Order: sequence, then structure tokens, then C-alpha cells
Amino acid sequence: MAPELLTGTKRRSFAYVTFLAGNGDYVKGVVGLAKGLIKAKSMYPLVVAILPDVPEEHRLLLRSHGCIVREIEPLSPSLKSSDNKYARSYYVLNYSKLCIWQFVEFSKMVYLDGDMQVFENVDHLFNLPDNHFYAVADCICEMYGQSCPEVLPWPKELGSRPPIYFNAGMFVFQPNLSIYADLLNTLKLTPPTQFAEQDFLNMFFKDKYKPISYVYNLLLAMLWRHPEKIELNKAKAVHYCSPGAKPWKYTGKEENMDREDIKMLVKKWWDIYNDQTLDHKQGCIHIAGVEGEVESNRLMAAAFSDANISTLYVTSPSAA
Ligand SMILES: O=c1ccn([C@@H]2O[C@H](COP(=O)(O)OP(=O)(O)O)[C@@H](O)[C@H]2O)c(=O)[nH]1
Ligand SMILES: OC[C@H]1O[C@H](O[C@@H]2[C@@H](O)[C@H](O)[C@@H](O)[C@H](O)[C@@H]2O)[C@H](O)[C@@H](O)[C@H]1O
Ligand SMILES: [Mn+2]
Repeated sequence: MAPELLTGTKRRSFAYVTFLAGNGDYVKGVVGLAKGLIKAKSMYPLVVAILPDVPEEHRLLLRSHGCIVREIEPLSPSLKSSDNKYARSYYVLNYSKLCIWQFVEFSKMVYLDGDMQVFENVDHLFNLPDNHFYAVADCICEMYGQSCPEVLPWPKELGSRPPIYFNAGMFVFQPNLSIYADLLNTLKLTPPTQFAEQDFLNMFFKDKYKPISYVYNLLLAMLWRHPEKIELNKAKAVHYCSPGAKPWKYTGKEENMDREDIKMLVKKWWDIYNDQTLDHKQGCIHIAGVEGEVESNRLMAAAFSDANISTLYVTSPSAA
């Protein structure tokens, strides 16, 4: 039975979801994200959609941090590309993200890449009106109607370019099996393109897409592309998506990576990753919310992730 939050007559259930593939170091990103959501006093669990190649030790580690681990099957376009079109070779993996539309035990989910960090509570995103697809523009200049030369080129094989092109590192959506079937059927007829599932999602949700503020997915490149359009201290979630920016393998050697603001953001990520007070104590779950109010979603989620609950930590927002 899915974790459900009783709200009046209509039963709703919410969760964050991320995606993990391979046996490499992205698992650190997901652990960091899980801890960041706890630090931000999120009321909802983190589901991790994993490909079969994620090793058992990584699955145990994620569960030990309170994540709900769900195995998905790899997805990729049926049509093969003549050359390796992808901007990064591993982008072919990212089409598997589409499997999260199957998670219909949740009525609404917020997807976050494993290289994102939540620094402020964003639970209010679950209150956005239903039946739309919410995400942040991939380059903030698109919000001002004057695109800069650095916006991603639109693959013409996907038809006309959407008015605003969003970044697929974070989005708010509603799992739905008929949409999932439609995604799969459309994928069968869609050629692979440079930005893989991000291009595909921009095409698929062109008529449902609603842009939301950059504060929910601050792409690091905005710091040097459009500094006049953003305020770093307003960012609620940061996306470490520029080359060389992944905190867990940061060297500072790549272009722009020696900037003071980048160094500060990488440190902020490590401070959360290393904060042992955010470690998921075995046999207990963090319930953040009004003192004494136990949020059933997380309680149920822990049960859902078959955690053996012996102690409840109820932290009130004032216990920051
Ligand atoms: O080897 C990999 C590469 C990617 N990912 C997942 O796929 C997402 C998208 O890849 P990435 O964030 O590197 O793309 P970018 O946002 O940098 O373009 C990552 O955040 C991870 O959640 C993964 O789990 N293992
Ligand atoms: O598979 C395609 C990926 O495309 C996107 O990343 C890109 C995009 O943001 C470009 O604008 C940046 O220049 C680039 O660095 C960055 O990697 C998503 O973040 C990621 O989740 C995933 O969908
Ligand atoms: Mn990313």
C-alpha cells in the first residue's frame, strides 16, 4: 500500500524521485541529495529509480539513508543514430528516466537529477496545479524572449522548437500509466538526439509545459552566462551540471570551475554529504514537520522501504 497523505476526502501521495545507473560514483550524488532533503526538512520520501547494473551494496547504502529503491528496466530509442549523436556518450542511459511515469502509487512527484542539491524546502512544488509539466528553462534568457547564442540547438527531426526549452534535471509531473504507454510508443518513433531524453521530453510535453522559477534548478552555467538575471542566494536547488562541477569528483581544473561561487557551492554540497547528523539512523526515520505532527508520508515510506522503525525523530522547523 503506497504511503498516503490524508487530505480531506481525496487521498494524495507525494514523493521526490531521482535516477541512478551504473556502479560508479553517482551514488554519492544520490546520497547527498537524500541528506539534503532531510536537512531541508522535506516531508516526503526520495524514490531512487535504479537500473539493474546498480550493485547491491549501493542499493543497501541508499536504503540505509531512507531511500525507496525501485528497479526499472533500461529504455532507449528504437531508431539507431548514424553517429554517436549524444553530447555525452552516457546520455543514452538517461532515456530510462521515462520509467518513473510508472510510479502511479504516487499522485505527484518531483524529479531531481542525482547531481542536484536541495538547499531549501521545496515541498510546496507538490501544490502546483495538476495536469501540467513544470520545469526550469535550460537557459534563463529564454524567459526574457531574447535567447542567447548559447541555448541548446533544437534537433529539427523533433519538429518545431518549443517556445521555451527546459532543463530535464528537475521537473514536477504526475505518474500515469497511459502517459507512460504514450511515452514508450512515441520513443519507438523518435530518433536519438544530442540531449537525449531532455530533447524528447521537451517535444513530448510541449503543450503541457509550464516554466517555473530558476530558483528550483539553478544551472551553474547561469552564473557566468547571465549573472545579471539570477541571485545565487535565492536558489533553493542547485544543479551541478557543468563539465567538472560534480562535487564528488571536483578538481577545479575545468573551465569556470575555479570561480569562488563554484568553490562555495561545492563546499556547501560536501558539508551536507559529510554531516553525520543527517545520516539515516538505522531503525529510525526523520519526520520533519510541526512538532508532534507525524507526517504519514514519510512514516509510510519508511515502512514501504521495509525499514525497521524503532525510534522516531520528530524535528520541528525551529530545530534548524
Ligand atoms: O553514470 C551515470 C550518469 C548519469 N546518471 C544519472 O543521470 C542523471 C543525468 O546525468 P547528468 O546529471 O550527468 O547530466 P547533466 O545534468 O550533467 O547533463 C544524473 O544526474 C544521474 O541521476 C547516473 O546515475 N549514472
Ligand atoms: O540527457 C541530457 C541531459 O541534459 C541536461 O543537461 C545538459 C543541459 O543542461 C545543457 O544545457 C548543459 O549545457 C549541459 O552541461 C548539461 O549537461 C540535463 O541536465 C540532464 O538531466 C540530461 O537531461
Ligand atoms: Mn544533471
